Amino acid sequence: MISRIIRSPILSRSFATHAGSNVALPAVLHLKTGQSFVGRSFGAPKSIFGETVFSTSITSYTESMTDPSYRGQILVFTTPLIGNYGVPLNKTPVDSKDVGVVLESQNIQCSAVVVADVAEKFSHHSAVESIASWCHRSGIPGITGVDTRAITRLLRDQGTTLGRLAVGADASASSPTPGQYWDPTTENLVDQASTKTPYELNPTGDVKIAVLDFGAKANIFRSLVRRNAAVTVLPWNFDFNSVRDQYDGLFLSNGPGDPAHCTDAILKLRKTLQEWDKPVFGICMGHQIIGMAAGLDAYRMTFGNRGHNQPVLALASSGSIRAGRVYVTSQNHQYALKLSDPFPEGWEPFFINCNDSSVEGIKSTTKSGKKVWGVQFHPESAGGPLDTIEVSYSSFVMLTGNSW
Ligand SMILES: NC(=O)CC[C@H](N)C(=O)O
Repeated sequence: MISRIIRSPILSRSFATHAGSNVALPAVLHLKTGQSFVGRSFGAPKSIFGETVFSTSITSYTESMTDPSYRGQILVFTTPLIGNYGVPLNKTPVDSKDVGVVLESQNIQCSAVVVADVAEKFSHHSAVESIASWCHRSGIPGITGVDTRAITRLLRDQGTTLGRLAVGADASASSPTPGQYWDPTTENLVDQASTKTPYELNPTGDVKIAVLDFGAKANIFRSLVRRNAAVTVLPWNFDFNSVRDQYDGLFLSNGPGDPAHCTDAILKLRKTLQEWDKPVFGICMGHQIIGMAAGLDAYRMTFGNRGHNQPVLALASSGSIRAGRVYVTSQNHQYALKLSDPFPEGWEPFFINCNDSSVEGIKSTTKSGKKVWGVQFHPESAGGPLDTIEVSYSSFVMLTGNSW
């Protein structure tokens, strides 16, 4: 395959991007479709394969990078300047009411980051280190000095594309052959991201919620604990039906990769939905699992929706959510539920994306007497706008029965 080498004018600037080093190593981002972008390395001096995706978020690089749904992905930020507010200490003091981290999980979850201009200096009252030093000690490579607009236009036109970030000596080697690219979606990434053993948060809370952990973001736990839920976190394929009598509600979390790997959870949830009448709520992967258990199919979108400015239209009113209102939402997904006509009996579409008409939410119809909701977006944000606070409020109140 003939590869196109693309150089950015930003490359002419030179500064130290490796912790403890004054020399920025060369780096090249190769796409399986044949294009190569030449830049400089920061973070860990190592080469990796992954699925190249872009996010349009302007802030919250720390939250995005620790979101387990980015596992296996090379994350391209469309915002040019990344790193200017540094990275906070990612620990909260341990007591039963906190979830242990300030960010969305303990470690960086994406495989690599791609930025136009990584910030050499950072400034924020809670920052303890630079993005370059964080990536370096976390073993995550980054590339800077590349034209992220050009990369994003390619990803938008040709769709999410497999990639390789080649660093140091690897940067001068020729681009990989198509067969050499690793496709993370062939693996069950949920099984890698999920907890292996059950654990509890806020055990003295007044409403008992079980969480099936597909790779949950910490802000979901915070949202539940803040409403004084006693949260039991279970592995993604845990047999919830054997313990369901102990709980007041079930939550299904976000998670990485293709929902088709989660058939085990889908079949178990189908039984739960048939036999149990307590509230069930799911976000992102959790929403896809609920939809598939209800009989909908999921498909792979061309380039997915990642960013904090995705407009969704409410099609039904429920709680404080009003049909006809548009909410600006935080999103990170590649798959979506197919809009079928008719919708499976007992279900209705809840939200729809204003840009691409993809299904953004489903709910059980009140006729069935059950309260089951799934939303494709992240109402709990982190990162993202608080515009969805109303949706977040109604969704978590639906599940827990508790307000703030
Ligand atoms: N954030 C998520 O839960 C994403 C769900 C799924 N991995 C997708 O890409 O569509």
